[in-house]
Amino acid sequence: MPAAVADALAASAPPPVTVNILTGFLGSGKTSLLKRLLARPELRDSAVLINEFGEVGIDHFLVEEIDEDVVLLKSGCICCTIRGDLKEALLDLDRRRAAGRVPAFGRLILETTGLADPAPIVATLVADPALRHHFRIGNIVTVVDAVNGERNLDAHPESVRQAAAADRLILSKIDLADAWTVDLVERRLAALNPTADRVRLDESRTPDVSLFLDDIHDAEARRGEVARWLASELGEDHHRHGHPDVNRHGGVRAFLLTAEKPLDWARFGLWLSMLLNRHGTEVLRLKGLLWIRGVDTPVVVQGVQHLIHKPVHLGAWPDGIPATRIVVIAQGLDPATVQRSFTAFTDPQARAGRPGETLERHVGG
Ligand SMILES: Nc1nc2c(ncn2[C@@H]2O[C@H](COP(=O)(O)OP(=O)(O)OP(=O)(O)O)[C@@H](O)[C@H]2O)c(=O)[nH]1
Repeated sequence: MPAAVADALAASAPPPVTVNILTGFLGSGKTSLLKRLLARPELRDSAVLINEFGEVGIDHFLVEEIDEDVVLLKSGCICCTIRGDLKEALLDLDRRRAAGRVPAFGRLILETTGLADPAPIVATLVADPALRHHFRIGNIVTVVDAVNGERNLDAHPESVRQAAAADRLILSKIDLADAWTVDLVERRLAALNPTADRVRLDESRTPDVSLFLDDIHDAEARRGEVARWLASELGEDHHRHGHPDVNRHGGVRAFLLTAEKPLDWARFGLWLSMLLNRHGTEVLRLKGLLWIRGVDTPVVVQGVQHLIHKPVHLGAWPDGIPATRIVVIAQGLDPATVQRSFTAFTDPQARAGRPGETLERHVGG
């Protein structure tokens, strides 16, 4: 196809639909939140895809307002057993939209089962060429129940993965828990995912639609978001309250990697691919700003487990100071070892040696 024709087709193609993943452990309050949010005019152009675990789904009856746009994926969990079905359901919905058989929608809210790990869902959406053409990932919103949250985080690794992957953490049922319990769960969440926005909700509060709309992938919103990550809650706030190690949750830790000199893009890419190759399952979340040699403005890098999103450029340094700062949430990785390997790789003067050897020595095989 001639380039001019391809360009014209691309220009006339509808913009990709933003997909928000709404996740959270069983019974945490996902459907209740969704139902209230969908009543808001700002989310009127949203379609909903609900994945329920088990043969008989009922959640779609609970969000009856948006009837024909609700698609139910049942009998399995999209993160493990029915990822192919997810792709088909999304493409089918998109075909129906293009044919005018469902009202036009610009956003799709995907409610997972309570046992889902969001990372493979994100990976499917980003890695599949057909899906990538029609859809883009928006905020991942995770609901954590204030009453059972602590217990779920302790007992269910899915719950930890859901919280770690979140851009927004919603603490639900605060009307049912005492203040001490709510504080405790919130501190655990802050330790687990210090950069996610946290919001407290009960049944009487109207949720803020910006949970979905202020999308960290949108250029204007991104700068503020990154500034927030860097106003790092990695420690200070909570140390003042005397909590022993706020960035630790069992084997899960949040830590900051830093570099004060510009990085070589290729070396950084190599380091990151090797880290994820070896430890992709342990790295639950990664996000940060990179100072790349030859580039004046910051590059934002974001990842969920094995998956790294396409890097994006910011117009300016949020605090005016060029430096690389990456927040990592990882399970079973020693922060000091990861920082050493990062420095050895990204600062060639810091250490000589073959990259493979260096990573193996520092990050562990
Ligand atoms: N009191 C109170 N109850 C809530 C709140 N949020 C949810 N609930 C109740 O908790 C129960 C479970 O809520 P759902 O919204 O169905 O939870 P879910 O996460 O969609 O559940 P699954 O799809 O089974 O994983 C329902 O009875 C809700 O009414 C809240 O903030 N306060």
